Amino acid sequence: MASVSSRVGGEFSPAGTAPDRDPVAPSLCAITVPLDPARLPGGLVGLVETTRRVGLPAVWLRRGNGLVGIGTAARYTASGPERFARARQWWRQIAASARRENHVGGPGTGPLAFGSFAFADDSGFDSRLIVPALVVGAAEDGRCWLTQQVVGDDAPTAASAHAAFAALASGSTAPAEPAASAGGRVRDGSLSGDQWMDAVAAGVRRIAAGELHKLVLARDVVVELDAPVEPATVLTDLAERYRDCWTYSVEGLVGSTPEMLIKVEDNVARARVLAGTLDRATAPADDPDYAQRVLWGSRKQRQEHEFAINSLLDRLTSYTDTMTVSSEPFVLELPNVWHLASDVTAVLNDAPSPTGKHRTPGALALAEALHPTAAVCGTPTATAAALIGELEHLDRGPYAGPVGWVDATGNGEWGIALRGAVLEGPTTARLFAGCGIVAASDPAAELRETWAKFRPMLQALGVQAH
Ligand SMILES: C=C(O[C@H]1C=CC=C(C(=O)O)[C@@H]1O)C(=O)O
Repeated sequence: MASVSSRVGGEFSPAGTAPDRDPVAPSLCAITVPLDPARLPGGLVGLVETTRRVGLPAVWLRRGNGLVGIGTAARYTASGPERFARARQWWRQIAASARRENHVGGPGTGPLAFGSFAFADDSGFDSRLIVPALVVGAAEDGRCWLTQQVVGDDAPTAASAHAAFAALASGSTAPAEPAASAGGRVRDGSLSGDQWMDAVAAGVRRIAAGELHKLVLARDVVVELDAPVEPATVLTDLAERYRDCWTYSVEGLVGSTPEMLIKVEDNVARARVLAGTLDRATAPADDPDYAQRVLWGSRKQRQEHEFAINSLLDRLTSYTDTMTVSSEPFVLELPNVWHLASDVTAVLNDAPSPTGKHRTPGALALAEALHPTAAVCGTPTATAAALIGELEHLDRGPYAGPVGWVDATGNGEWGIALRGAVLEGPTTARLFAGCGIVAASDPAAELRETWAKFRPMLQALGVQAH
């Protein structure tokens, strides 16, 4: 099976050759066939556990459904302000020229790429699209499928797709080793806790001075593990514990995000906007109204949320005439925190494409248009982005950027890469968390909030939570 890779800087080229021209997409053949759900006895989460024998899978899972990608048929990387446009161009070429046989149909079937994009235009992180050699999918309605993707002239067949799956799944009956809590230490990342609180205090002063309304400041911590990390175990832990979140994995970026930047299914787009947080660890056990009163009832938290939802609605509005959003946020309960949340649904308008045909914008185009919202950047966007660069002393890399998948019809899901880590080495993981800062923010409370947001990854890594 041919495999192709690309180089840094936005150029696609066969592995080992220098990029010197616009991206040229490889010719892809893809076959999608139904998969009997009985052949996935542990569901997709069980399959992820199986992949520990074959390396890090690409993962997008929620409530047991989603997509798992194994191996790499092709990949593309890009950096800088054009990273989204170049990746879209590459994928558009692949999608247009792919030879495909699709015996299932629907979102997530046919040619498919997973991806992860840098938060900032000047990040050193390479944004990427990964076309897995094998994709296993499961939908809410119980349908399961396999897609085999091959670069070159040897078109895959139903038999070769099933053989690839059988080879992968043959380890699934082996008893899973208990998820060892490796243990390890947490050390400061770019800033110490005190330095980060100083940055928050500086942000509050700039807000008070009228420079901006809201700013999201993030920090990183580094976990040094006592034994090599087992990504499959980390991912299954997250997928089982954070079932209402989207558990993701793309080439060493792993996590479980509660925030959906944009999901496109045919001509309907959906988003889940979050901002406003309350730690559950310190909540009184005998006070059922606590979250409603302390989070929903807080002027500061409601203001933080309002900036985030408005930033999304302002940008989404040019793609739709029909948008639905509840007038008030609701309280979303996760195992570690409560959030203020708003769900948005928009029927997408047709837009003229470069070929003159009208079609609705695809998931990746919308992710580009909406990123970054005020849930991860601030208001106004450009002022907040500049201040983040000045105060954070951190390359966010893929943290708070879009992570997800896109298919050849433009359907896809792009979450915001929160509550995650970059696995930097066998025993090293870098975790990121940020907080919305408004005029009434208190640096010490925001620092505590980052620990609540680190908790899912710390637990999954088997490290004592703060
Ligand atoms: C920036 C993060 O969370 C965002 C999403 C939900 C709530 C947030 C908050 O309350 O500050 C943040 O806007 C993060 O988890 O790193």
